[in-house]
Amino acid sequence: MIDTNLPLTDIHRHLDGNIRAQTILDLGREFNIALPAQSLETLLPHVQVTANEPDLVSFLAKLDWGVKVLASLDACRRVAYENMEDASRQGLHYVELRFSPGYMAMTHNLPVAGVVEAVIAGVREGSQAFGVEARLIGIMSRTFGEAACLQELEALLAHRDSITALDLAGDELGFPGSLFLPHFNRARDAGWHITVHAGEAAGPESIWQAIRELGAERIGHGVKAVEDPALMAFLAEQRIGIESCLTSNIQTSTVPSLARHPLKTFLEHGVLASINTDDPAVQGVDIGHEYQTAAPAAGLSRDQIRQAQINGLEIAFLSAAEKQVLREKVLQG
Ligand SMILES: O=c1[nH]cnc2c1ncn2[C@@H]1O[C@H](CO)[C@@H](O)[C@H]1O
Ligand SMILES: [Zn+2]
Repeated sequence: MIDTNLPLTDIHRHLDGNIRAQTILDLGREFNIALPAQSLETLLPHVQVTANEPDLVSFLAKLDWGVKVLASLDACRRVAYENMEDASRQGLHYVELRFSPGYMAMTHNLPVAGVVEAVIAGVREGSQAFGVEARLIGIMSRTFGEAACLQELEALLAHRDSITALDLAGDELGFPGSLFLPHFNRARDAGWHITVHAGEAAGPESIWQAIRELGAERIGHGVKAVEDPALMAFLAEQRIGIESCLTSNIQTSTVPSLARHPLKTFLEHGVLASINTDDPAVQGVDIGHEYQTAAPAAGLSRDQIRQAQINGLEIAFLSAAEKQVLREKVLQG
């Protein structure tokens, strides 16, 4: 179902939601951190979703062990590098990796700007080593409030030229986008692109808010847009991209089953929706699974899956010339 003549992209992929279980074990041993289990097999249920979680916040707790073992900046560099190796192994040509430097820094009080620098270095090295193109999206973790998000923003701004966009993730219901207007004003002043997790736990009004007040050009998940016909039309007309993450939406109980996922409806309405993973290691999926298993189960036809693949590059935070280089590179094998 993947068209091998087209670039394969993943533009919604949390670097800190994709820390290998083996690396959690390694780093736990290196830094003498007490883990809930000592073998890969027994650790997996603590760091991977085994059954669907009742809601988004319960799902997000599964990411915590991954960042609890980040006891040094070199550990952050390592997981960033391994993310690029994983992307290459999964056949991706282009990734936009997003990360929350404050969340990564939190457990061991690492310097937040130091985390940003370490992630940039790891992704750059990995991109060169594995030949996968990458851009970085800075996340503010809304779950920790406005002040913590300001700290993340400043750390990201200290490396603004290596960051492509700003995002807001975490507890959407507890921390609405309206709390973060000043943050996004500064991000736009920095010339960054904007994408926002919206319409995942909250309703269509959260998507409207992200677009109108935060300046979102793309929306992470956006599943609740189907409840609002005017919003569906607006997304299509304004070419606001939707970053769909099929398996993630089932595991967070955002959508009851793949058969009822709105991605097919988005595509039928001409919305530029794409297929992405979200937190691959935590979910136990890769991009191939999303295209080959999840997308057909969500009722997408071959043509719709291909359209979603085209959309992924179309809405990527790249210039037209950069997109063309990627297309040609893939065609030339
Ligand atoms: O599916 C998701 N929805 C909302 N927030 C998420 C999701 N996956 C991860 N994070 C959040 O992103 C940051 C780490 O990159 C953390 O704040 C984590 O909770
Ligand atoms: Zn996400």
